[in-house]
Amino acid sequence: MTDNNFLSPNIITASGSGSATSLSSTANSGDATSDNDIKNKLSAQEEIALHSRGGIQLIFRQLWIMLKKNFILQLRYRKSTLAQILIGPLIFLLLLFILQKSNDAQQLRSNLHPLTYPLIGVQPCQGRTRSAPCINFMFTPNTVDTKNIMEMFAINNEKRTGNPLIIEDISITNDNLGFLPEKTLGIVPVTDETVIYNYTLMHPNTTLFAIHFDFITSTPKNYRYQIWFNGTLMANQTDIMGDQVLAFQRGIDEAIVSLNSGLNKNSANLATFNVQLKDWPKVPPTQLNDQIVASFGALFFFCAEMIIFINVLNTIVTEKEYKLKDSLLMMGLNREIYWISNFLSNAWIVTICSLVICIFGIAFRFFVFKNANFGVLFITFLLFGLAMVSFAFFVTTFCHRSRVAILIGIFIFIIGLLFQFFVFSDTFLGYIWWSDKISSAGWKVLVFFPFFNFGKIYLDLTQMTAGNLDYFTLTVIPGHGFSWNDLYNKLPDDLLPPMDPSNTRPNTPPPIHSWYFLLMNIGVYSILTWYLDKVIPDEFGNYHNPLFFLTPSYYGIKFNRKLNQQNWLNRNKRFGLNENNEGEDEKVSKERERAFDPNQNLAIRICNLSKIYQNSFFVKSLLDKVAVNNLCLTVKEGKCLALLGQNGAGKSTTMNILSGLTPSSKGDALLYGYSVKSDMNSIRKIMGICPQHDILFNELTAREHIELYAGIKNIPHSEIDKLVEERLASVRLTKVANIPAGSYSGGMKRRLSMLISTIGDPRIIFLDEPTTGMDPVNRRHVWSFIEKFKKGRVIILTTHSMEEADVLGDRICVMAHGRLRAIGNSIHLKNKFGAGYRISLVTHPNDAARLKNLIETKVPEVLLDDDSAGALIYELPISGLASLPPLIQWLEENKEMSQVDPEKKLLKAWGVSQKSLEEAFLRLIREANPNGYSGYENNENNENDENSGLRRRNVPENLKNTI
Ligand SMILES: Nc1ncnc2c1ncn2[C@@H]1O[C@H](COP(=O)(O)OP(=O)(O)OP(=O)(O)O)[C@@H](O)[C@H]1O
Repeated sequence: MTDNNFLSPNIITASGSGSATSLSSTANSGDATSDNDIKNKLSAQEEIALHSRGGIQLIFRQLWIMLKKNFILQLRYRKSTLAQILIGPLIFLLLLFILQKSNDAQQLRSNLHPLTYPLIGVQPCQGRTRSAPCINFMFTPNTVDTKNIMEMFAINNEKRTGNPLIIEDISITNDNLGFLPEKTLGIVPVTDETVIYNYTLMHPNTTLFAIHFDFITSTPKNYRYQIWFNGTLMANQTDIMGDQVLAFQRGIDEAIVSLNSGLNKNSANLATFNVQLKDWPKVPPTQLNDQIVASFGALFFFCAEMIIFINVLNTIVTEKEYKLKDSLLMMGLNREIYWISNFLSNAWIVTICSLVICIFGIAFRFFVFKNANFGVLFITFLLFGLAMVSFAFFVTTFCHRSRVAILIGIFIFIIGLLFQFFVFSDTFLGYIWWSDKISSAGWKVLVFFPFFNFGKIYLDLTQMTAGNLDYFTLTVIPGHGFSWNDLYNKLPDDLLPPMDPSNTRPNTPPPIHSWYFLLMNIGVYSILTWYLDKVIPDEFGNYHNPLFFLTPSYYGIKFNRKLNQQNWLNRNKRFGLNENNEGEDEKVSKERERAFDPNQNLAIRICNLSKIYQNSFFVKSLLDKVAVNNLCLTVKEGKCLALLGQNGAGKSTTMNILSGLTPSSKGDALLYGYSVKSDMNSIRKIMGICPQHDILFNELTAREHIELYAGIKNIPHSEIDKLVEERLASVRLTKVANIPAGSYSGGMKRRLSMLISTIGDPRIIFLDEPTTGMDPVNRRHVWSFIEKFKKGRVIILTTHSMEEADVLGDRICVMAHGRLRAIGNSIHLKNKFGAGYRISLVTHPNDAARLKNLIETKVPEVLLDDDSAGALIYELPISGLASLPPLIQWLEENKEMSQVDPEKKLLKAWGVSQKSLEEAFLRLIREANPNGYSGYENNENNENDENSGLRRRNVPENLKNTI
């Protein structure tokens, strides 16, 4: 088809090269649409076909195509996908590995057999916890001399501090190393130095000081003793660093001096002291459990899963923000399929991430990975990951902007970090799971957080898999390990950390409960997502009734499927009863009548449709915006209705209501017998939409877009290839079919959006400014496509291009301030609201004055608009219409001869055209805005200015061709 085929049939032209169009018939033709046998509902077969498009086959088709789309996007965003499945978990595992190794190295460097060093440090009497009982001092050997010294020490110490200390009756030997004090003990004799070593190794942080006298001679009195103290606790008590050791040593010396106070200072019996200090043995620990991996593993693995969590938040909310989700839903995607496909697409990421963690955990030889059953570990990470994905879905229902979603994600990340850090790290608050630190109500709340449940089972795993050390032989005894059966058993007491004997150990659930809770998290957050996604109003104000699931219609059960048209009409008529329609254009009134006439066969019937954007959700206010006001419109099948109007006139809002994007405030519309208020699901199956702003997946190609939407519309596989080729060729996108849409120019994106709206052979197509940003050649191709495509369908088009409305619109309606101002075909509008006709004449420049004289004498009503180089342009107002036929006859006959060249006729060329639709439009807008603002003159962004006719053209297009 050549570009000439795009010329509008409605533009009345007559030229010297052809015969003049009969003006009387065309000028009065008005709205040319006729009532033929158009149905206002789908036929019975179409109804059956429409509803059989649903069902299980469609569900699987949509699920498959959505999974394919998500997978392609994951492949295209390879960096982010790699970060989620490999780099993230690996980095955190590596970090753990490095930290663990440095911790091991540090432990190895510690004092297996502490060296002696000069006097420093202090340590108060304190057990493992502040309330746990401890032993103040141990001493050895248990002889009369040493007992005397300790007694004297106790007497002096009581005088100084008021704290009584007694020498206990019990004695600790290598045979009763398991002894643990039930109350704080004073001074305990032990058999020898190895008891001090072994006992303190077995029961760290239980004994404050120990003293070993290894050399007491009576003549001369020589005392050599060694003080053992707890360096770790001392280091935690910074302000008293060293004080108590010093005090202890002084107390011992004092006691010795007191006992020897009768001796002559100068005698050879003078006592001498040889004091040495020694730290408690600190390493190796009683349990070999990769301390760092055990304490901080939950935190690090939480971080790895958070990469997926934040990515899910970002992806879903970005799709929402850029209306991609709305676009998919409007094209008929089942909302549940949207969520299921996203869940499954993330499930494989979580699966691989969990496998990577488990495999590399084993490779790094972490105890918890080596000693636990692989399946248990894998399922734990998998369930945690899936629970976090569901949790992310839940969070997305509250966010409309991806920036907000990421901020919320970071906030949850920090909360989760603190949680893992403080709640599950024994370094800080200790093992709350095995203590009474959380009330049962607290537990019930905490189990709703996936990271809490994960932290609990991870701690179980680390406790069970920790290896033990035989500290006499320094060999590792493998831990208990973690098998499937261990999931069901509570942790044995000997694996639990010690606790205050005065408290009873709470009834901690077995590890399997964490799985149950994680499964519960997946279920609860998935259901909440499904529910909230429906009941929380979207950006356009759409939401379901909170009790939607109780209505039979939600389950597709309709007791009275057939809408009673008369009732429906009566109901909607009421909305317009109080309207003042004075001064309304007669055609607009007729249109209203037609909308309410039950005998009219109409494909689209819009009755008193109104939209008010409320400033406040609860109260009416002056700031409420009436975007569409009691609009009544009708469209017949096979016709294209063009909506014109200044910016903000309400065109897009009308489109949005009809396409189900936004709910109407009042009134309703029937599209092929389906109400936009109650049957949007059916409408979506027969509808296509090209929204005002391109809604495209930047990473998908044009071909993939068509395949995606064809899948959603359930077009048979066998037809897809043909459809893709045909449609791409029709909008001239074949060459870029395999290039991602993100790299397209504005016009190319527009063409693709337009094309998408036609997929699935919809009966109704909404085109919101479909050719914005297109070059003239492509625009004409698109027009040609629309023109051909509209057969047997209805097209509603909004545009700012008068030319486009003129070419495509079978009927054109002009809106202002949400109301219909004028309606009819282009000729009717031009006749009624336009400023008349334009007459263009071309002669030799020297004949111009004569021609001017002749014309102005023949038709005195004409007004000269332009006179340059022999080209005369006149305007003929409507009042002079009667003079037009004789004038055209004269022009046709063209008998006058040129004075410059008597061989040739006076007129070289001529043309008569109706003044443009633009002028009619401007007049209507001016009338609608008595204050002077048309909204059009000030429209700096009007991309269609070049076509709008605002610029005065010296010679009309049709005339140019003839010159
Ligand atoms: N979500 C909204 N909240 C509040 N007001 C809105 C909203 N959407 C649109 N409006 C207002 O409703 C009026 C009609 O807007 P609409 O987008 O329908 O105009 P339009 O005719 O399509 O304009 P344009 O030609 O610029 O696309 C405008 O005044 C607009 O500001």
